[in-house]
Amino acid sequence: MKALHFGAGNIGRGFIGKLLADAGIELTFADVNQAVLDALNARKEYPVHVVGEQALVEIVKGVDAINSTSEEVISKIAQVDIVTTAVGPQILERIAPGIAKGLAKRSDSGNSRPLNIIACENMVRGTSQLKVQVLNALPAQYHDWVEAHVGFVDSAVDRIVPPSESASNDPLEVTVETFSEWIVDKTQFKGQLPQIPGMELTDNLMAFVERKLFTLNTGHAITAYLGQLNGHKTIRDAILDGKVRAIVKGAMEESGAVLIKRYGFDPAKHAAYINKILGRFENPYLKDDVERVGRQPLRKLSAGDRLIKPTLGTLEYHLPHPNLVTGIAAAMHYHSDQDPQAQELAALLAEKGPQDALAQVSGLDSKSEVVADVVKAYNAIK
Ligand SMILES: NC(=O)c1ccc[n+]([C@@H]2O[C@H](COP(=O)([O-])OP(=O)(O)OC[C@H]3O[C@@H](n4cnc5c(N)ncnc54)[C@H](O)[C@@H]3O)[C@@H](O)[C@H]2O)c1
Ligand SMILES: O=P(O)(O)OC[C@@H](O)[C@@H](O)[C@H](O)[C@H](O)CO
Repeated sequence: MKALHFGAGNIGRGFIGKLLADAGIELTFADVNQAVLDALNARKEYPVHVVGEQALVEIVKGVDAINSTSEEVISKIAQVDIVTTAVGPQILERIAPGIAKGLAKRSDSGNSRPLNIIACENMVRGTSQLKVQVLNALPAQYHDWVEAHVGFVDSAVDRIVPPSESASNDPLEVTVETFSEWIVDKTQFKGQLPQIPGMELTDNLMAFVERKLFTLNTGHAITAYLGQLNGHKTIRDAILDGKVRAIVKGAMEESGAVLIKRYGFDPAKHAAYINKILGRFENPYLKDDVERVGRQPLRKLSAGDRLIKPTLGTLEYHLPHPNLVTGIAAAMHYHSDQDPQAQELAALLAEKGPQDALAQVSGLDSKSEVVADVVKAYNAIK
């Protein structure tokens, strides 16, 4: 079996690529970072530091790499059995045209073996969104063939992988937590279901996607935003601050109440899930900066993402949301010199004020009570 994985970054090398290679799949990474591409091709292997009570180094072997913008991507897609991505939600539309060309070549060359494509991004049904972008870039004459031969499989992916603090400046070294979870929608595969240790199959993906994104990522983002406001540099320092922790936990519980109503989760098990996540944020073996976790605040404040979607759920079920409101207000204060979205958000707030800026970014009604509550919290933080 052969695989092409877009994005040899933290989660690409530290989780998805590792699982594929460990399963004996012939793996090629596609990326745009020349230093990483050169190192992968020179060494064909890289170290993964799994940190926890007992640290260990696992070597991922037998991999190579190609430039994601090269013609080689097209030939690879014509041949491989599985394509995965971990590039970031905003990059999917950039790789879609290359995938479309590869599918056309695959069809033209008569390769009718099933191909499955799995986006492993922090998005609700990211692969389905990629499918729309691929079909938009693909001439209509290929669409029926794609429907018959290509599975677009949605997934939920969970492992905290900050940039490595390599003492050796190794561009390939990656440091990961012990925990990992990759859940895929088994109803969307074409051909036989692949057996990849560490990849779990479900026919109830939405519950798992929302549980992960609207618990871990909701809490993580609020930890980052409140952490920065309280002068903390890392997620661990932020979550060990009692004031921050109480709001983060409260927000995860508010979001959890929505998930329990929507998916019928067991409340005691969900409370344990939240506590386990708080423990993961505290991990003393990882150095995860609030700037990584808070990155791209416009994406995180958008309608379907980790702050607004759970809040909309509380409105739907008439549930309380004061901690989510504080978290949204904290996100609006996020600043970073390195992050274009943070600059854009600051400029929008300066131009329009918090009420209209929030409405524009989140899709919430500018006259709604929840927007008024967030503006009040935003001004109080000021
Ligand atoms: N790091 C985590 O803890 C974690 C956990 C779960 C999910 N995710 C998700 O995984 C995705 C990637 O996150 P990450 O933390 O690994 O980011 P990252 O920045 O470490 O990795 C992204 C990689 O994509 C590459 N890239 C950029 N443009 C590309 C292109 N056009 N073609 C191919 N590669 C390209 C970058 O060079 C980089 O190597 C995001 O959607 C993120 O939400 C991350
Ligand atoms: O990758 P983002 O920017 O969507 O979110 C930042 C972190 O919350 C995220 O990368 C987590 O570390 C990850 O989702 C853990 O599974």
